[in-house]
Amino acid sequence: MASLRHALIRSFLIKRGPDETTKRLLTLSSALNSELRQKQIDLLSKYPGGCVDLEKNDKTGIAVLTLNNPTKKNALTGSMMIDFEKRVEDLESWEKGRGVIFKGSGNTFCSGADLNVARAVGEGKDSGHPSLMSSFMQNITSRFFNLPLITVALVEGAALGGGAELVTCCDFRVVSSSANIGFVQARMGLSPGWGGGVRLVNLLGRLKALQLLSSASIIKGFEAQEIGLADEIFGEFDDSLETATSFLTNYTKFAPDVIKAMKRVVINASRSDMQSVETLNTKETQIFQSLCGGLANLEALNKKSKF
Ligand SMILES: CC[C@@H](C(=O)O)C(=O)SCCNC(=O)CCNC(=O)[C@H](O)C(C)(C)COP(=O)(O)OP(=O)(O)OC[C@H]1O[C@@H](n2cnc3c(N)ncnc32)[C@H](O)[C@@H]1OP(=O)(O)O
Repeated sequence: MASLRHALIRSFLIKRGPDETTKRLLTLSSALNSELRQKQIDLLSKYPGGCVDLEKNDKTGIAVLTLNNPTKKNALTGSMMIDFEKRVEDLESWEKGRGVIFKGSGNTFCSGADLNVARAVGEGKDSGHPSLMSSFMQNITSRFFNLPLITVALVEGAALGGGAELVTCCDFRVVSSSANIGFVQARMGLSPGWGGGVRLVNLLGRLKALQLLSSASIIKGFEAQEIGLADEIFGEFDDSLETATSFLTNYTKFAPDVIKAMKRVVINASRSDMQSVETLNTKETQIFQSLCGGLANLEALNKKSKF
């Protein structure tokens, strides 16, 4: 995909004046983007099930975003990925918003990609399906990460594979002591492909990220807190939503404009990081595409292992 893009761009650069070139490059880039988007939607909409719900409270400025696929421990189907994008779009323009709690239904966060989707995407390796799903999910999770709102992941039960990657796209993490967080991609013959590898290194540093990814170990709340992956822990008798709301309220006391300005200050200060994140994500997708649908991945899917 990238090499085709470069070849086309190079052909446009030849024998054209700078203004004409810029205009044509913009047109070309937008045509390529809409073609890519159509391919992503065509692929993901083939795998329906579950939904992503958004409840916004204009009075408090706090929204609750819920992954809702309880019979599969909130595994993400293709249509849920599309739904997720719509909810993020809604949050991007929420005037009265201050903060978001990101959670799963039924006391569990997310068991990763729906294994049926993971299999179908792997089997479509030759048509570039791993890269289509990866770039779609990286785009949404980056947009969520850069919302002008304070975001908290409420993590209980399982946060595995892609589910663990979603945990990293929030500003903060409030985690149950009994939660199971695992970047289990290696056990699946995969590497992270939803932007979670880049965010994990930024969050924990190179060494701890490498330890988590290469061991594929599953950690509980207190261990997550020890390494900096959890900001607050709650116990089995605590009301999880109440705990997350009370945590978030520490950061959402002021007017929406003020809160948004603070988040923008932080985003702006890391702008140089953000530009490189796009390039790094593209590389993450290439690495993911190289493993997805490979022997180790297909073997893991056939074993239907439970973690
Ligand atoms: C491409 C992205 C890739 C990545 O980057 O890593 C992925 O995310 S691949 C997916 C990685 N995740 C998994 O492989 C999770 C596998 N599931 C489990 O380990 C366990 O189910 C659990 C999440 C630890 C929960 O265990 P438990 O509480 O004992 O419940 P059950 O196992 O009985 O699960 C209930 C029900 O849910 C189905 N399920 C669970 N996860 C998925 C999933 N990711 N996709 C599809 N279905 C899932 C499970 O099969 C059970 O179904 P039934 O047997 O029909 O009741």
